[in-house]
Amino acid sequence: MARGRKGKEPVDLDFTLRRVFGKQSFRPVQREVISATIEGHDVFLQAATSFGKSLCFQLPAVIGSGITVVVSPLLALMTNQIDAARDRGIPTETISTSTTYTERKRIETDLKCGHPYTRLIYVTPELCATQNFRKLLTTIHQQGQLTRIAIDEAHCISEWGHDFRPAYKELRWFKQTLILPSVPVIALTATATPRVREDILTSLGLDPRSSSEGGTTKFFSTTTARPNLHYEVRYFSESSPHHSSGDDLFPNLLNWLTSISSRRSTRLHYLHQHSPDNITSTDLTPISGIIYVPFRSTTESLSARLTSNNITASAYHAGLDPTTRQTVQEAFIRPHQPPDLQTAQTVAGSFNIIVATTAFGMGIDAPSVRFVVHYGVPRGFEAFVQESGRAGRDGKAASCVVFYTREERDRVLYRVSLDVNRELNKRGNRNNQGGEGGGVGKAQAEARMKSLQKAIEYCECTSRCRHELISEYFAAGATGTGGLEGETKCDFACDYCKEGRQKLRKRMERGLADEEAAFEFSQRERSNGWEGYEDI
Ligand SMILES: Nc1ncnc2c1ncn2[C@@H]1O[C@H](COP(=O)(O)OP(=O)(O)OP(=O)(O)O)[C@@H](O)[C@H]1O
Repeated sequence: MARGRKGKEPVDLDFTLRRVFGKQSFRPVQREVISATIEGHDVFLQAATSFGKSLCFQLPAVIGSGITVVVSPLLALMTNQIDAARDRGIPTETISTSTTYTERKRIETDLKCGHPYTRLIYVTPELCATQNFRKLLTTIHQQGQLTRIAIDEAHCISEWGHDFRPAYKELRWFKQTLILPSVPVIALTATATPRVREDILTSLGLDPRSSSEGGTTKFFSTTTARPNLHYEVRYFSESSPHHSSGDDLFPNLLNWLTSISSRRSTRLHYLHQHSPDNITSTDLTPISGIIYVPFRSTTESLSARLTSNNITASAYHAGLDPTTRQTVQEAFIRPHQPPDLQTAQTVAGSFNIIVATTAFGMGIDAPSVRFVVHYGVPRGFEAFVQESGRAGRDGKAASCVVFYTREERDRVLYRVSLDVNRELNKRGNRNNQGGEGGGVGKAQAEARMKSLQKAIEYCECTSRCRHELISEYFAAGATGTGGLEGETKCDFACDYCKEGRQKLRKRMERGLADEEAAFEFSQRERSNGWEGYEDI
């Protein structure tokens, strides 16, 4: 039993978990986080992708009265969570740019009526920075109905707040303005290095000291490890003389998918012949997978290439019109089941694949994604962990594979170093003009470079367990109750642990172009006018 905010009524968390959320038990640390939240503490939670962080603010929102404001970075992410919350019967609203005037009036009237029906309201940081919304929040606060603020995907404060979404930096307003009593804030993220954690706390105006150090914030962390994910890196060359076609990646991807599909067809065929009654819907549901690529144009070309090889795939990127994006996303989250076994036995019916830029996926709770492929170097280590974390959210085994070339590594490094230099030049110019200097932009650009270097190190590492590499990177940022860091159990769920150091090293050497060939290739490419990446 947890105590309510004013320390009065004990609250039966297990009952609410079962009745409203349909879950049998809490995952480790969830109960502690939820209790601290209900008791009115500021909370910082760092937990693995798919851990169940949303429950940590949704369950408290159902208990007691008042409104929980959820600040979320993307409309797609909000839509998912709102639909899920409404399905559970939780009164949930959102105000966004697509909310009509009448709808907005209806929501606002309820929010400031003194005894609102709404329990959860999802908004962007940009809305939180507007005078109108702040006025509304102040009114709700004065009426004693603003119960807490949840900052979902809090690492975005650090990732985006410094440059293209400055509204993230204004979230401190909550702690500065909504006082007497102060409104509790819960910040949640899967991926925060010590620098990002500090940045989040400063930006939100939260006490960086834990309660054991006399501070007011309660910190919780779990390991970022996902034991059900199998990590692997495949090595290729775009420039080596013995790789004549210049494209080993696609045949490898195609072979891999075809072999998955034919194993599945064989199994279905066998079941069909011998025990048709044992065929389950899981046997018939297409296998879901995400392939991340660096360019919008590659989403189109790769999905077309796969489809022409009987592997059904759709393209997704930020340049598509909103209706198409929505349709592709919905079809991916709720894949059709083939109408009959015959269809399921064909390769085309076997897959539900999305080929996407990094625009896809944040907060998408598609439980049964069986693989995430990075078709090229991930743009950073945090991004890699977030993106690969979209696999296996149902807890079952799933693969996370990087298709890696040194040539692509050099392209990305070049691009990011241009950004760092641009920031440095900005700073130089401002200093010359007696300005403040672009320290923040520079720090961001440098952090991006560091994260990219870590992703490269991960890909080129042949001497460590990949689960360990991931846990270690985030462990230093994870302090507080529930810390399970150091407990990474791989159990042969990565290529290093499965193949061993020597075999992996040989595979890498055989696959990659040597450094000189890769360097010359990049030079040639640049002299032919290659300039860099387009946006997501
Ligand atoms: N105690 C629980 N028992 C069973 N399932 C749970 C429990 N808590 C959460 N889940 C389920 O786990 C899945 C992931 O939850 P959620 O989307 O909140 O993850 P998350 O931690 O926000 O992940 P990410 O950082 O990747 O977005 C959801 O399907 C949710 O219903």
